[in-house]
Amino acid sequence: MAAGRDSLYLGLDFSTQQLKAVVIDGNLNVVHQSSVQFDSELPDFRTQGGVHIHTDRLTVTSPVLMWVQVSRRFSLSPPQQHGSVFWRTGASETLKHLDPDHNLEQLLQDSFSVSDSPVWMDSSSSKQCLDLEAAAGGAERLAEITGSRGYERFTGNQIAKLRQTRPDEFMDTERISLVSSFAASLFLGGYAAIDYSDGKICLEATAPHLDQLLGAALPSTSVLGSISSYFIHRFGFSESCRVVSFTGDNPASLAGMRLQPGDIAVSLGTSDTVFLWVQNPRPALEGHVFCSPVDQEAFMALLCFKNGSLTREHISNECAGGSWEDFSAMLRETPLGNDGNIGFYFDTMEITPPAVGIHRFDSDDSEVSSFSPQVEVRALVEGQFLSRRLHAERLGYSILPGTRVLATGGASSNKEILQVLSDVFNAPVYTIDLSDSACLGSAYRALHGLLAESGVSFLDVVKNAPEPQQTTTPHPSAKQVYDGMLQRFARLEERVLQKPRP
Ligand SMILES: Nc1ncnc2c1ncn2[C@@H]1O[C@H](COP(=O)(O)OP(=O)(O)O)[C@@H](O)[C@H]1O
Ligand SMILES: O=C(CO)[C@@H](O)[C@H](O)COP(=O)(O)O
Repeated sequence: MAAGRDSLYLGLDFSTQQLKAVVIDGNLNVVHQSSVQFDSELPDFRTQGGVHIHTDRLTVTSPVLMWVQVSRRFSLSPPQQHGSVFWRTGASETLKHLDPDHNLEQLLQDSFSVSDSPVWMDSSSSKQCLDLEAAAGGAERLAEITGSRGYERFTGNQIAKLRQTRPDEFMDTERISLVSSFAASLFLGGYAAIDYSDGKICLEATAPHLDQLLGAALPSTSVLGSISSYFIHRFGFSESCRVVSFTGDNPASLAGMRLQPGDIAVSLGTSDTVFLWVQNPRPALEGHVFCSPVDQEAFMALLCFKNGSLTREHISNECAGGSWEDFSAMLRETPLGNDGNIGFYFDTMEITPPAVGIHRFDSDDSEVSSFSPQVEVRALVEGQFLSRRLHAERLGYSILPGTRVLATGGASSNKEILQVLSDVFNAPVYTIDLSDSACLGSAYRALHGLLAESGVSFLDVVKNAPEPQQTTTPHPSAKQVYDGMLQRFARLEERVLQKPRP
């Protein structure tokens, strides 16, 4: 299928809690949007927030057949990064010969050697992270090679853990996909390559012959092939439909927001992430460097915070009866700087920084056991954004005149939350029409994929897309309040990190 004005481009987001879809036309207009919530719409899988948290509280998985079922419902994507899918020996033959008279979960129910796929929230592979760092010659060296030191949720460490703890299942595995290449495989009717932005892994230190289990990686703009005859006959896809390489949800968001050098993106989804477009990456012990999904010469730097929306939901439930309106009113009614009260809210072991628990400090830096509901709500949101800014600055980011903060994800629909973001960063916040920039970015990438071979750049393809709109302006006193508070926050974070972990 050549790219054209009459063609449609489908982007999917297999995120933690739901699958979302966006369709655009050749003029970049959004013509359709929908979503399926895993917990409420696929109740048989009994997930909470799209996942199963195991009894050790560290292992976090999602049922692979739930993703199969939801793909069928939508009949194409950026999935959450770092989830992995283990295909059982013989599965490629099954994939090639899917009978359109049956549904996908029936056809694929025996095709996975591991039914519970590890996802990005998992933090159970610390041992494997240390082993990989040792094999690479230290954490710094690993970051130089791959863009990141050992992080528990990364697929290489999850594969190593599975190989050590479940050797029979591992031996019965013929191919390992990321959630992204797994979803593309369904549509292709054959194993899809992992795109470069997702594919950096220290192969040898993780498992023997891992290169064969993963397959060769391809540039993110690659057209992987034609849609399988199963989707043509069962769901009416056109025979000319092509599948473009799938990527992670954050790289796809970078595409959807048309992030430019100098911008900083803050995604407020299940996880909170902060990411930047970088030309000359300097991998560090904190954060990650990935290949850019839209420009083979560029990179994206990313920080991931596990306690994002779910922690905001928890405090909203406790302090505002679960009402975002009341939560927002509390933010409106409390002063910038929260009269010096600062809080750290880590319901589960945080990724950035590695700390857990709730820690509250008054204006004298004395630890206190509670705040009033209003103070608690502001302490949570200010604390989250001070942390996003502190760690982004440590990654080398600096707020300059002209800086745009581009916000996306479910909580970016909340103006009061965005006002705090704008104040803490002392920069205007911009949003796009859709809070799901990952889906939109995938649809843009689908369009670009069909043109990339002729040398057209991504930014050229999307130049006529609607511009992000300014949503909030920082308060005139924001700089004075938050520059000082950021230094206190950094000192208090150090104190939290020194505490013994439960
Ligand atoms: N008005 C709101 N204010 C604050 N948070 C919100 C609001 N609406 C939705 N959210 C949050 O958005 C989150 C979902 O964001 P989303 O980007 O769709 O996540 P994901 O892509 O990871 O599934 C929910 O967990 C919810 O807490
Ligand atoms: O692990 C990361 C990024 O490295 C997470 O950002 C996941 O990619 C989950 O995405 P959401 O479901 O929160 O959008």
